Amino acid sequence: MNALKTLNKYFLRYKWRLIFGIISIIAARFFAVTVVKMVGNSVKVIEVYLKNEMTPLQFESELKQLLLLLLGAVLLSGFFTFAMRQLIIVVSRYIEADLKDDIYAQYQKLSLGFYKKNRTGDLMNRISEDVGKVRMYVGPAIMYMLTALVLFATVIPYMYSTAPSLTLYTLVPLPILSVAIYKLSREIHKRSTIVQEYLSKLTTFTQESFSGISVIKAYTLEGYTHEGFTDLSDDSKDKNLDLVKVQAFFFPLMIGLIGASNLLVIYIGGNQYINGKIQLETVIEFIMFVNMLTWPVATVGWVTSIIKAAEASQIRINEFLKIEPEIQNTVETETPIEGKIAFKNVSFTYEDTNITALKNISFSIEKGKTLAIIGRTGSGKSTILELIGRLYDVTSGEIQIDETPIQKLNLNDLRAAIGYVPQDAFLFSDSIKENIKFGAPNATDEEVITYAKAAVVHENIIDFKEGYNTILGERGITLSGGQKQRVSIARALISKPKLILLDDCLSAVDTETEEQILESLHQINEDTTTIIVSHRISSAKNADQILILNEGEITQQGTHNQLVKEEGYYKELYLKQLDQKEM
Ligand SMILES: Nc1ncnc2c1ncn2[C@@H]1O[C@H](COP(=O)(O)OP(=O)(O)OP(=O)(O)O)[C@@H](O)[C@H]1O
Repeated sequence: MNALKTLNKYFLRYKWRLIFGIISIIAARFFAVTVVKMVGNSVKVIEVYLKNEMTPLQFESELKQLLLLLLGAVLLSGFFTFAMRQLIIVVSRYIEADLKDDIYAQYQKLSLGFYKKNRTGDLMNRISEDVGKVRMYVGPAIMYMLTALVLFATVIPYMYSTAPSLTLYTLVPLPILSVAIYKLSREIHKRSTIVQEYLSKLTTFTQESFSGISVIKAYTLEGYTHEGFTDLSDDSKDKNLDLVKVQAFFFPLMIGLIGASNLLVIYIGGNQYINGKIQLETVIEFIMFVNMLTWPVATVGWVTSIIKAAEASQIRINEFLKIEPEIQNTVETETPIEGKIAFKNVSFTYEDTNITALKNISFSIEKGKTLAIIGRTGSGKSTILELIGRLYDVTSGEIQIDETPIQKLNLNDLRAAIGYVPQDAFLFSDSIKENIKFGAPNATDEEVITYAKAAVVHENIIDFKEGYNTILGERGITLSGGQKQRVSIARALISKPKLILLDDCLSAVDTETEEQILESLHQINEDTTTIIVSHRISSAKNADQILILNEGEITQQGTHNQLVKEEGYYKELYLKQLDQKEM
């Protein structure tokens, strides 16, 4: 139960609704018990009348009065039951939304390393399934638990005071019901978790098939993937059948045990009535009470299993909320950024794979200058860019911007000063305009056009029927690879960054367009420091400085003119790409 204590702050937030909810529970049960008493009193009046101890007129007026009271009690019990659900279940929905909000905020704070270590499915579960289970505790479990408590506290003493021995006999099957329902609910919960797992496997499988449909078709893998789907779906069906088998016991068990209690009341209560120990109305009231108590008794078992499941989920949520982001902003004051970058003996090892991507790297680049980084795949080029934006922190050495270590810069200022275009351009399912404005939400339409022109994608955009309002599908599937890259560049430029980091993002555009983009980059802001990661000499040749990386180390550096004269990777690449151009 300890883990669930963290929910107290949410309960406090909605304390008034909860207090009125609890009052409604008490009132609803009070009137429900009154209904039973009114029925008992009516039976008593009929008995008296049948014994000729009352005139027909008296009988009629007494009965009318009782029926009116009965009707009033039924209506009030109904009203308060409605109010109880409206208050407590509604609060549980509010708390569910608050929890989701807090979890999402934590997701946003966590560093990239966290996302590499955890599977997306698990991350989604935190916010959907785990929160869902906690809500079951916050809403239904608490509501049913309180209902049961109020009923037990009012009904059982009353029953005991009217017929003690009959009370004991009739209540005997109820704890058995409670334990049986608890065991059954636990089994249902276990099996539904498995069903849920299969459901997510099926969803992931189908999602991947849809995303990779072009590969599936190109390799004629339709039959193969269909078989995979059928196997998964058969397993899922079997797990569902396992679940249905135990679920099917739920109601028969309840009806069986209610039946047993009723039989006991009728048999023992009947005998006691015949022997003159109790009144007829007591037997009638007991039958009604037993039926009234059955569901709350069953819920004790059900609620216990809900609380256990909620606790397990809340433990996971608490552990997650406690995680401190690896990358922290330690500077609250503003730290404007000019754009000089220096790496001093920087080494970096990825924690999850233990791959040392950078080994003792040192270089520096003045404000407004362009640095190109060239190297074989996996040589650590993208890692350099990620370290500048503090997506990761260096393992050893130091990165300085304007002569200040980047850890001593305000993280938000640092990231706001960077226009980062990743290798794999990600576009949201929104219009092209909104995707560009993502870099500067307050930008005007004119600015959007200006930067789209700078990224040499304007002409393509206006060719679409809806122009800038064209909606992009999931991952921007309506755009070609090169168009996506250029929209992504426009998005980086519109934020007017001090540092532009281009991670091999011109690979899908032809060399002529590439040249235009590089030219406009230069024109747009002469003060902007630019780092271009590329596999192409054409992207690098005009840079003020070029680094050649190999297995995390700088093997050569200089300008294009210097490097083409030196034996090494750059010259090889240059000659190869020159040959290709001439062919
Ligand atoms: N998030 C990560 N977690 C673990 N290892 C990683 C991660 N990203 C990159 N690596 C590893 O670090 C090394 C350098 O990767 P990096 O992406 O910096 O190379 P790159 O030069 O940009 O390659 P490419 O030209 O193919 O993009 C590679 O061996 C890669 O497998």
